[in-house]
Amino acid sequence: MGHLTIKHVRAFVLRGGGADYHDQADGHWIDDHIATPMSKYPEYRQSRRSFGINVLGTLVVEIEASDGTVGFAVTTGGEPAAYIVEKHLARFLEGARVTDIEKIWDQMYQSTLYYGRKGLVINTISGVDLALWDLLGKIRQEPVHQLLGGAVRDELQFYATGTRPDLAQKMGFIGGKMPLHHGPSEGEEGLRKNLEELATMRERVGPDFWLMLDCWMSLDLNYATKLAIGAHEHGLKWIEEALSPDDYWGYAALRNNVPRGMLVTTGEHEATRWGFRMLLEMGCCDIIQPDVGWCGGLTELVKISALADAHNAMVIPHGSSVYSYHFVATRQNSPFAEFLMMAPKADEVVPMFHPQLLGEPVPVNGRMRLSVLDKPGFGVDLNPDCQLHRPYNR
Ligand SMILES: C[C@H](O)[C@H](O)CC(=O)C(=O)O
Ligand SMILES: [Mg+2]
Repeated sequence: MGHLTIKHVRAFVLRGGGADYHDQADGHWIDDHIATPMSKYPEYRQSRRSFGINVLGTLVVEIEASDGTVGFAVTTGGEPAAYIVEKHLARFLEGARVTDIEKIWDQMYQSTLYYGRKGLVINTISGVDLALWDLLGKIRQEPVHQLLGGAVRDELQFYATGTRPDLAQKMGFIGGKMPLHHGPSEGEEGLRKNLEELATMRERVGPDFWLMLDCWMSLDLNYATKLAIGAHEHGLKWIEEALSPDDYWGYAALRNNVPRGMLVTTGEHEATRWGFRMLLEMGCCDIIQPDVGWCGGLTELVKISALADAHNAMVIPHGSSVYSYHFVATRQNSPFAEFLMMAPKADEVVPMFHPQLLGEPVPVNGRMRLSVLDKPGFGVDLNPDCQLHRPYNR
């Protein structure tokens, strides 16, 4: 196996949900007046698609080994990411050994430093890295969680993200995270509506069910502090991504300001061990939420997680379906996972990356047995019904 090399790397683009989960049709809860950094512009307040949240689409990376085995992964990044894979990164893979994951990561990261470091380029590197892990698992006929050192639990537990924590509770999830609907530009009235929504949900779910608010980078420190203080009486467990991901100082201040017992979480738009080092060393949050498809891939997430462990911080990855399930199963400091409710009304469980993957497992009663992950690689296939487009066929 050590002699197997990488023969071909191919990058495709896909539209319509899946890894680019904001790319949904009209009427979906995920695009219904959610507070964002763009909410200060009234014309971009109602819909995130109006300001282009879904312009990129999904990137599919396929890596073929010299024995014909194919590993693949999906993430966001679409056509510009496909360009980076085909025109820049492929050179570090083709001809390399399939086991050269660490070296390939370093070459991808160092060679793109002058235009990369975060965002799209790291999404792209993450997609390639995940495809490499999938390939290795398929060649060795082992699930990725075993390649990572083995699972530390037999079952994963999930909280659900969506507008209906009350339904998520009935479906067996351990908590519900709601999107914040009104940002600072909607003033005191918006703040009151945010708190009323939380209060209504608290009444529906009773005192013990976890409720969280996802603020998607939309607030300033003062508003976030007022929201946290007002939400405390409704038992808010955590306030998520309240500020810009660049505002490490603001997060450190917010963590001081929130009522005792309330957690501050962030990190889904942070990348690499260096970005997370800032969050951890500056005391920005209690839980970090890297997205394995965006933070640098699995190779990087392992490092980020070790760093978090040494800072007594939990790692609860953002979304990312099977790519995070295999990881969460292997870490003591990842005691539960997120499940994004992708049904338009958040009223039923559908696979997070639907319709792009075949065999994508979902939680049942808010839980997932490890045995459903016991398939080679990440255990999923590309859905042949999805129309792949290869814009930069070399
Ligand atoms: C609901 C949030 O606005 C976003 O779409 C997803 C997210 O940030 C999360 O799952 O966390
Ligand atoms: Mg979030």
